[in-house]
Amino acid sequence: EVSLPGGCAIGSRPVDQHIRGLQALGAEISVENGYIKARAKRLKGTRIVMDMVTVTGTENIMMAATLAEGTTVIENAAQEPEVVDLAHCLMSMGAKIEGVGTSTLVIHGVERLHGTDYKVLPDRIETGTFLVGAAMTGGKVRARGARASTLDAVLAKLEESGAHISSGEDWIELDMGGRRPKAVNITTAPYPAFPTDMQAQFTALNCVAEGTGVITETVFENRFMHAHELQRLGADIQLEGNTAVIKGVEHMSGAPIMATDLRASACLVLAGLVAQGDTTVDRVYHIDRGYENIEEKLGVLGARIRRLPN
Ligand SMILES: CC(=O)N[C@H]1[C@@H](OP(=O)(O)OP(=O)(O)OC[C@H]2O[C@@H](n3ccc(=O)[nH]c3=O)[C@H](O)[C@@H]2O)O[C@H](CO)[C@@H](O)[C@@H]1O
Ligand SMILES: C=C(OP(=O)(O)O)C(=O)O
Repeated sequence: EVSLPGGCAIGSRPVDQHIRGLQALGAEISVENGYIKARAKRLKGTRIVMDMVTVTGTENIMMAATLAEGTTVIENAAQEPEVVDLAHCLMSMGAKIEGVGTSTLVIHGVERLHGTDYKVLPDRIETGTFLVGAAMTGGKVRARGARASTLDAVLAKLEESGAHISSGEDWIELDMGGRRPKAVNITTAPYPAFPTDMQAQFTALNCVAEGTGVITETVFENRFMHAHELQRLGADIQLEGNTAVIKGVEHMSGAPIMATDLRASACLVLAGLVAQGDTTVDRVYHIDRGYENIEEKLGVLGARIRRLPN
């Protein structure tokens, strides 16, 4: 029995695909009083075609299938680096998975898994957030413990905005050379396309960029709450449904603003770095779900930032 999920308020967060997949594997599932109740003997492998690309949906079904009897095929599986990493972790525990990193996963069930020692992949969204911060402030930053191959779409957009990017096996460096970024157009979509979790940060970048940038969010239906707060700082943003048209302004000016979710918080903090005067971001606790000591890390880079006690 687990509760229905929470997560960031960025649109509805349905789990129908998770439930449908587990049912196809033979689980009995009901939803009662906000809880999902599941009951099963040993699950049985089957072929599951996902209606849409879902990250944790793919992860849940893949995990369940590792111990099912027989073979499970997941079609239209998510290809996000986190799904790949989880597959590698499960394989190091004895799971048999083929097609890792493609849209068709084939999982041959095993009797049991064993313990493992596994290092999880670097957080590509945290890395990307710091790189955008450097791009917005005309700076230079080297992210260590980063994996460039998971950030192709993001790095391409940073280069388009005028940044010079170099990378090695476990680091990425962005050098903006003191230039103002150029506006970029972005459409979010499942991996390897541009990640929705970087959309808010690039919205902030476009606010102070040269030119006009159009950002279209296709993954979550209500993920532009940061736009209204950026407007308080003087940003020129027109919202039309799931599209934001952002005309870069030379300067934004500090104001009290409110964070509504995790990436919105990050984008408002980045905007605060370039806004003239003081910016106070309220409800910034959202940020701690995705960043460890962000104020310290930005402080080390020269930002004047501090966390006020509640
Ligand atoms: C903890 C975690 O890893 N969170 C990430 C994960 O969220 P999460 O796994 O919740 O996101 P999904 O990939 O499942 O959602 C993608 C889309 O599918 C829809 N959908 C999803 C499941 C389902 O059963 N039915 C359904 O309709 C969602 O409403 C959304 O429009 O992937 C998102 C998309 O890359 C990221 O923004 C989140 O940061
Ligand atoms: C939406 C996010 O996380 P969650 O799925 O945990 O809400 C996010 O990481 O931006």
